[in-house]
Amino acid sequence: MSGAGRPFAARVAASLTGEGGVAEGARLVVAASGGVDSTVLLRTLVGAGWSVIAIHVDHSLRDGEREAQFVRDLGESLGIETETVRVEVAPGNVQARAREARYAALADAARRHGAAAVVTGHTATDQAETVLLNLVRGSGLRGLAGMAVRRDLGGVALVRPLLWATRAEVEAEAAARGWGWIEDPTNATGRYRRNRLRRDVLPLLEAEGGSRTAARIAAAAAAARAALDRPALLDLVGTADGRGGVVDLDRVRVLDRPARLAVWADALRRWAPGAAASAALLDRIDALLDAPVGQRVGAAGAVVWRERGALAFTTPTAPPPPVVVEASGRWSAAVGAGWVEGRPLGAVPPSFPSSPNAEVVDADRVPGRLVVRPWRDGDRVRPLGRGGSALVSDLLADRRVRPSRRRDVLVVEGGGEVLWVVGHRLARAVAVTDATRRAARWTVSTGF
Ligand SMILES: Nc1ncnc2c1ncn2[C@@H]1O[C@H](COP(=O)(O)OP(=O)(O)OP(=O)(O)O)[C@@H](O)[C@H]1O
Repeated sequence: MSGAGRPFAARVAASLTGEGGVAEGARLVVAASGGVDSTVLLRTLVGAGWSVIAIHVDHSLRDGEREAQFVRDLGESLGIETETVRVEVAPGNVQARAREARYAALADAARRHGAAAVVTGHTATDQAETVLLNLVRGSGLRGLAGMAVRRDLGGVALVRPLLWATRAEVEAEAAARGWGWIEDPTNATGRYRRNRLRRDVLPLLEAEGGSRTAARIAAAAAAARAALDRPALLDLVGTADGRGGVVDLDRVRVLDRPARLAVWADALRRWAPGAAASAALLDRIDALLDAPVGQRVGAAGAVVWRERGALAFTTPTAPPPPVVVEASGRWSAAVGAGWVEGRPLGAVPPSFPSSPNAEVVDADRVPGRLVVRPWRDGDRVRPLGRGGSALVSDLLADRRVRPSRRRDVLVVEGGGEVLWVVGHRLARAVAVTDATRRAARWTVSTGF
């Protein structure tokens, strides 16, 4: 790690003014818990001549007076200003709520005191703990990236100038200088998952040199994430097709959730530009990853289908209206992008040309009025070649019609039943049999 061997204080300063982006000598709010990390940080900064104010946040959760008093005494002995800010922690996930309240109070203190940044005592050991916690939670690249040296805290910079040091190194610095601190009693309890990892797993990791490795992995993951954040990401995982575009699930699955949401937002922008990429819609699209094939998410301006190995993005178009035709003799119907035609053939032809888009039917069994319309949920057909009836939706799934194409499929209905799933299956009711005297030929020509 760069800078190894340099004095502790010099490395803190290098982190602050380097990655931390803080101007030398700037005024800083030091988040002082009373624990070893922030105590060593505070003392180091004061020793190096930085202008600091120590803020202790009292969460009113347990008896925090000992820590608050420790920080006050420390500030007094160092001749710096200190402040204890009491915050109320909203009910719910206590640790998360306490963290939110703490950071809000620290940002507020930085604004009030005109400080350039809030600095905390997070160490490489905390980083390992965070990465480990995220690993256990199952997060993606963002989670593996852990904590950054600098991040925004509601318009104020949060800088962590001790991320390069393990807790053991911080304790060694404290011991070398004879500095005391207060142990956080909750750290030793197994009450929270974070504390359990801290107590039971981290010492082993530390002993194996794993904290540093975790910190390196975090840095690599952060760099990978920054690279992946480019808008070109969609080009790596998706392809346009005639009616929109498809995103390859194998490729998109290696991304973490925030990167995937960015892909969905880009896909909507590109392939369903009428849709508003709300957080709720992006969430629903993301949930399609684990949904069965055929599931779809619809919103104003967009339809997203779960296909085999892909998500298809299209723009919904109003379904074409049904067209009623008189079936006697020759008939034709234009429906949406499709064109369906019936033509009398007279005698039954000795052989039928084999084409998925053409059927020969018994003209005498065709009802007088036919309706041509897109198929609907619940439509059933009594198909030629097998008994009983089948749901049109099942038939299309069996025939591996892509979900995004399914809504284009038309049916010819007559006499109260589906006579032809156009392009796919004819019903027994109109099929040619040995008794057929006159035949008609039905054909369809559509864009699909
Ligand atoms: N009560 C507090 N008052 C002021 N600063 C605090 C307080 N608690 C923690 N901090 C700051 O946050 C740093 C990290 O503390 P700690 O690791 O205990 O918090 P955490 O909750 O585990 O971390 P995170 O902020 O990542 O959730 C400390 O070094 C200190 O700078």
